[in-house]
Amino acid sequence: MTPRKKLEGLVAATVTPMTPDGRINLSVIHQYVDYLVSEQNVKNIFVNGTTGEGLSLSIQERKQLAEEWMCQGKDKLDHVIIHVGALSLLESQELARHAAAIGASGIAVIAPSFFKPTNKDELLGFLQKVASEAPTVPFYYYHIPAMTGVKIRVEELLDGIREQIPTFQGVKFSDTDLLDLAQCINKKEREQFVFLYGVDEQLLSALAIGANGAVGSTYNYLGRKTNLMLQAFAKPDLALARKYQVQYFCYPHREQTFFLLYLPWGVLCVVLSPVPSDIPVKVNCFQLQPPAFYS
Ligand SMILES: CC(=O)N[C@H](C=O)[C@@H](O)[C@H](O)[C@H](O)CO
Ligand SMILES: CC(=O)C(=O)O
Repeated sequence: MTPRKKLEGLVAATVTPMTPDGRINLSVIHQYVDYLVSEQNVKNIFVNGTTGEGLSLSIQERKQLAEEWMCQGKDKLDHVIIHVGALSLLESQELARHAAAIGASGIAVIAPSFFKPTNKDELLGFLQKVASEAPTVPFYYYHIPAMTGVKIRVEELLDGIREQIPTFQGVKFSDTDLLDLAQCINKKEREQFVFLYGVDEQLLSALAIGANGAVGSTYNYLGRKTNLMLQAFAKPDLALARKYQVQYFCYPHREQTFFLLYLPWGVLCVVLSPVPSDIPVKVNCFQLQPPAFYS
């Protein structure tokens, strides 16, 4: 792994492979890594986040998964970002220390979502207490207000953030408020920070205002095609880039996400197969085949 390479481009938010009896299935992670690298041309991953259902896993499970992804990603992946957010500050800190100990290339934290921070300073206080437990690991704030209910604008949060969190590296921005994102990117510190967009269906719009890349569930199976969109955008061939973005309008991602979140034993397959009756078998076999729709 080459952790100091700047994080940009696509990051796959990995699903958590499970066995049919509801245990984490570490044994298939090596296949999963190889699949991402060779089939999707994606060399960065975001582990234990929304797609990976990190908040529904135990601390022990999250640590085991982080270790396995790190181990299998060694020499194959560029960046392994571990999401360490939790409702309990102590648990989040423990996960941050663990991620540092296993050599993660970054950690990310969502806002606590039951007893919510009500203003910027409360949120920053929580993030700072987690980040300081991993003082050499790049830190990302994971903004996903639709899930957390914490709507504090990121632009406001960024003011003076480096003073409080010296490891602050950037934001995983999973919201449709592109004005907030644009204002973040236009801050004077923008060169130092990385903005990774997290609403896959409108990544092209985020690229247009300066996002550095993207973290998302769909890059597990649309990585290769979305890389073509990034290339078309860079050229620039906007007509072609739009063609690639449109593929995202043709499939009910939001329904998929619903399944992803609420069927803990079927996560992987719901992403990869639109046929719910196939779920248990496919999870078992860990068939990383995109649905025909995308091929
Ligand atoms: C709520 C959710 O899971 N958001 C993901 C990232 O944050 C996205 O990658 C979506 O899964 C994707 O945009 C499909 O709707
Ligand atoms: C999409 C993303 O980053 C997540 O699943 O956490």
